Amino acid sequence: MKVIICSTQDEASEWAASLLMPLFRTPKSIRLGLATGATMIPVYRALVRQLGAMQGPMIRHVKTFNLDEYWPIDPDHPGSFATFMRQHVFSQITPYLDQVHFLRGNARNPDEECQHYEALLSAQPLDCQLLGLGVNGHIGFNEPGTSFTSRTRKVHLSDTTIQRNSRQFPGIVPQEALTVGIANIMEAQHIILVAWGLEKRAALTRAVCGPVGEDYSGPQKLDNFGGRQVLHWTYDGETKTAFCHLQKPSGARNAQGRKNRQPDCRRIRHSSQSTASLEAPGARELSAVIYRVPSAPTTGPSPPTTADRALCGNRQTDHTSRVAQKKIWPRP
Ligand SMILES: N[C@@H]1[C@@H](O)[C@H](O)[C@@H](COP(=O)(O)O)O[C@@H]1O
Repeated sequence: MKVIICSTQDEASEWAASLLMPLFRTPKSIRLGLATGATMIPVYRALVRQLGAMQGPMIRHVKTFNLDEYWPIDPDHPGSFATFMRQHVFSQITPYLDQVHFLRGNARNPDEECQHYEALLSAQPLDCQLLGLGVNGHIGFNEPGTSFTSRTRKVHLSDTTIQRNSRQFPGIVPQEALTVGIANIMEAQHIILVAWGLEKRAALTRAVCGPVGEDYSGPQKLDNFGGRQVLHWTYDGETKTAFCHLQKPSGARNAQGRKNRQPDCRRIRHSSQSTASLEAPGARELSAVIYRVPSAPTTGPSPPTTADRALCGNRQTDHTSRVAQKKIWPRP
């Protein structure tokens, strides 16, 4: 994993968008997983801006697959993720996209809808999955307690998620949703996670420092599949900004046994950044390049690497105590 820090949400959004751009530049057909949530608004704004005048020719080969949707909900409901995507992305680029796929929140038979979506996803792995992060560490709508092997299905939302998402939802938040599973997410060749805000600090810290476990559906699970991965991470304690990018190693094999391609992402400049603790209230930058070698799937936490220790302190203990004894690195 690699960890990078940005000073502002806008900067993090520009990074996320710039990491997606190589996918748009490749001539071959691309399958892109998309996310929703307030975090994604500036990311999509940056993406549309970076695509700019070139967007027509550049995105004609891109198929998109959204992660999740409330259920039941009409796609035209102002709180639906379908509406979110239309407002923030598709109204500006859809005419050029190859195909747009959603889990339909108004499906009469949610199980059939999930099977249908699963078949679409299973046909070929996603080239990239864009992810936000729930305050309780959820990705997609995979709440804490979700199995690592979970696939597309209907789920009950946790009280935390319902309460948090009610801020952006006009009316009463549905208590159920359709979501792709952790296993679907992990089959993507590249994963880009974007998160910020003090309320997500614990989830972010655990994502980097572990431990791995199904009690927490956050992105630390991403270490648990497909071999070594790379994470670019950003966090800023003052502006409450964080951002990370994961990609599978070029040698890893995907669920279909095919070898992953050489990662094709922009290199991040590490040397210009100082190292700081995720938990440091005044931390401005975090530049530790974190490479984590995963333990076997669904087993306990992987042993800390040197970079983990730099980030999380020296003792390998449980999450709480590791967070409690964070070190703070002053800026140079
Ligand atoms: N299902 C989505 C998640 O995919 C998203 O990551 C999360 C974060 O939302 P926000 O960016 O608003 O914090 O919101 C919802 O719960």
